Amino acid sequence: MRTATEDLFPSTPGKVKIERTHAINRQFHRCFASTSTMFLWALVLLALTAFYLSFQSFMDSSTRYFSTPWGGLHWEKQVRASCQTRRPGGLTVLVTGAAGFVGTHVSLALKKRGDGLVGLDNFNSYYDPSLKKARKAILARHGMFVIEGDINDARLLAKLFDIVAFTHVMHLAAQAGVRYAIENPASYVQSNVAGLVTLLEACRSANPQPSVVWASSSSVYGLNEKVPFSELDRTDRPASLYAATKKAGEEITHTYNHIYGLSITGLRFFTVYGPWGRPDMAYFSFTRNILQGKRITVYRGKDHTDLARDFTYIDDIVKGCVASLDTSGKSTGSGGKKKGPAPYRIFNLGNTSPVTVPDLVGILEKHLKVKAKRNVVEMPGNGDVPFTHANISLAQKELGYKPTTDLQTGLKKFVKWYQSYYGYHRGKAALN
Ligand SMILES: O=C(O)[C@H]1O[C@H](OP(=O)(O)OP(=O)(O)OC[C@H]2O[C@@H](n3ccc(=O)[nH]c3=O)[C@H](O)[C@@H]2O)[C@H](O)[C@@H](O)[C@H]1O
Repeated sequence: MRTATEDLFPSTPGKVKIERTHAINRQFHRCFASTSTMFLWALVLLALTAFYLSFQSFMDSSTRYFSTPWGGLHWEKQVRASCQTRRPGGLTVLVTGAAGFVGTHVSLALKKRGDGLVGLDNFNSYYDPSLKKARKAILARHGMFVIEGDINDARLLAKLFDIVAFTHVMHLAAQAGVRYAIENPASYVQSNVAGLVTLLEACRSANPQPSVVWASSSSVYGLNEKVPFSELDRTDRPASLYAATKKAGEEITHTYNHIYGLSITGLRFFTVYGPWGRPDMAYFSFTRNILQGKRITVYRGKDHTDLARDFTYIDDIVKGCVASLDTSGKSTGSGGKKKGPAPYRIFNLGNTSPVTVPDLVGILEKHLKVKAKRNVVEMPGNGDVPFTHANISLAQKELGYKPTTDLQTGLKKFVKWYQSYYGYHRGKAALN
């Protein structure tokens, strides 16, 4: 029988040592076993987390890949079919901003005469995208495919130039609107500067290089007071960020012409209006408000002078665009290298007869047979210029450009379209 003391202090110290060692070992093993189990669990957890994360990233990238709205054999077939020319010597044109106002009209004119073209448009929500979708549907009926994509997507542009040998690029995609630049300056830089450079990069690398015709703006004349505005006048005093980005575009395109031999034609459009137009523009929003019995705001100058614009009808602009494509001359570069000088041109495309904003409202009242409720307020300092007036002699000489539609006639056609499109009376929209 062992005494309590023996239990506490055993007589055989060695045995005690052994037993203690065993006990420690057991504890150690238990402890080790539980630590290694924990370690194993931790490893399993780590592995699971790593697997989960990589699975997630795989799913993300594959979703991105598979959800790309362009690409694939069917898509390429559509692009190629849309670019088929239907006349000898027909042009093959990439039209950016094809679902836009000017883009749609120019595309239809080209398609109707047998050129091959494909459109690109990001269908952004600057104004009602359903109007853009409706324009796209009309183009589709005429056999033109409009890709939903952005000019900032270099991969998409490279792909397009890879599968089609474009002879021309009609670049009309842009962030438009003078006053909206106060609200969203970044969108102007994104589209009119970054997007333009991305597009020009694709053009200069293409083989063959296309000729580029693109939309600049009358707004580049800014604070110029010499009338009518000539291409030789100063354009270094823009009054809005919109104007500044268009002016930047003129300089940027010059660089690409100089370094890479790209043929460039910049068109300074003067307040283009007409059927299927832009809802953000005065003639369009005035029409909407007048018909809805809402007040319209008419701006006037600080000294109570009326503002005036050289409003230019869309059909005249289309003729100027098509003539610019036809006379553009070739780009000279290949393999991204310039082989010789290429044309660099800038033209005013205006109407040469400015009309005041109050007179514009008067014409709309007459065609709509509704009196407008006017608020006349001083022009806010948000980028507007008091007047525009185009000298078109250069375009006349080089392009045979000769506008034929006055504001009375053009607005009559616009009002007819507007009432038909928005269901004010029965009838078919003019462009169909
Ligand atoms: O040629 C261009 O380069 C530009 O033309 C167009 O700009 P703008 O000439 O400013 O046209 P637009 O907005 O129709 O205003 C017309 C007049 O109505 C006045 N205006 C305007 C709105 C209003 O509520 N009240 C008003 O009096 C206003 O003060 C102005 O006097 C394009 O939008 C632009 O993208 C660009 O292409």
